[in-house]
Amino acid sequence: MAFKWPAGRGQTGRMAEEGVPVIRYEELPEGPAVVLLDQRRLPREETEWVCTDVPALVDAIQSLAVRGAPVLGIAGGYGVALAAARGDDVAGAAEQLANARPTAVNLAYGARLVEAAYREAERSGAGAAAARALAQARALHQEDAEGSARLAEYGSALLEELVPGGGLRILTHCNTGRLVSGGEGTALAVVKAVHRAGGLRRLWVGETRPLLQGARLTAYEAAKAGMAYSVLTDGAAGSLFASGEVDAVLVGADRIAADGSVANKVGTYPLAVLARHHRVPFVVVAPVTTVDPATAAGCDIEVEQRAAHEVTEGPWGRSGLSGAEGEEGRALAPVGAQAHNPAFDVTPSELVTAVVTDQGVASPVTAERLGELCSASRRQASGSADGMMRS
Ligand SMILES: CSC[C@H](O)[C@@H](O)C(=O)COP(=O)(O)O
Repeated sequence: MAFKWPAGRGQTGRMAEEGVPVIRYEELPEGPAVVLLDQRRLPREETEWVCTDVPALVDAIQSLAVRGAPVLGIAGGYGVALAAARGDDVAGAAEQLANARPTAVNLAYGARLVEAAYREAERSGAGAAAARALAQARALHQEDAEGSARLAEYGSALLEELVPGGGLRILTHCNTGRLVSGGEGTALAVVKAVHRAGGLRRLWVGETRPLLQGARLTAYEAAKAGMAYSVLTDGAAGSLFASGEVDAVLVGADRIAADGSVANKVGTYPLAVLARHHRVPFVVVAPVTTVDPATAAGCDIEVEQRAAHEVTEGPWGRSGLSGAEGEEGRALAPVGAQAHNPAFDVTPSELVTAVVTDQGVASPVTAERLGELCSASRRQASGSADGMMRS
């Protein structure tokens, strides 16, 4: 079951100061729940969507109430913890969550990580296993926040090297800020760090057709952060590069294959081609958990195909991104028009200047360097798992 309530209900004082949390796990009087800041309604309305079981959370993931690779991992983890707390079939829940959307590797990563924690503790009883699952999900949430801070640090230092002198005009695509993260985000966390240091002249925000994650969500975050920003139609990027008004492109990633190919929101690949043509750095910022050593090459990445009506009716159509109850879809194309609606595209590593991860930077982007960063992360994870076992 899922229901809507006003943002911030039941928040502690600390949470209230930091703004509405993007995702939280709550023990409500009615039982456990995963509570989401409903991204379908932003920026018109800040409300929360309360999911009290896994089918409701899967629906929230598929309809983009919660979206963006790192926070999908956190949602997958909390979803498994929710199933465990309810006494539901944990393996079935992990399977449903892991497969709710195919491209962002973090979703399956988070669900499987928490499922494994549950399994390890199962011999101590269902209650202890559920508690262990929740502790693992909370640890993943916290680690993502810490990783986000490192992304901001490494990314802003890299930009100083690539484009010295400040006064940057940065182009970004989709949304990669606090809405996708336990912390300040991925690429947008870097932009925020540059802005705080006084180095941002303008953030160019690609609107991101068809669901407008740029125009709705990145603009919402940029406005809250007090940045100078402009939203542009995706098709306007070419002339912006041609007039010399872009100093760097910063984007996130949904999955990075072992060969360094980057799957990200559809429209990213054309920006990489433009950046190469105009000799502008093209930088991908993502936690190392987005690098998937099990996916060898870009052609092996499954790209999610979404419903035609998102294109033919626009974001306020049947896709559910409605700011008002009962708002009808508005047809943009003739009734019956077919649509091609891949949610992501894949950029080959040779077009990527650098991949910034929370474990360090890959530049040039090679399979060897990405492998090193993944190993560093595995060493860190086994250290913190030992800590969790001891505590
Ligand atoms: C940092 S989240 C991953 C991406 O960078 C983001 O741009 C993206 O493609 C998200 O896609 P979405 O379909 O909104 O979940």
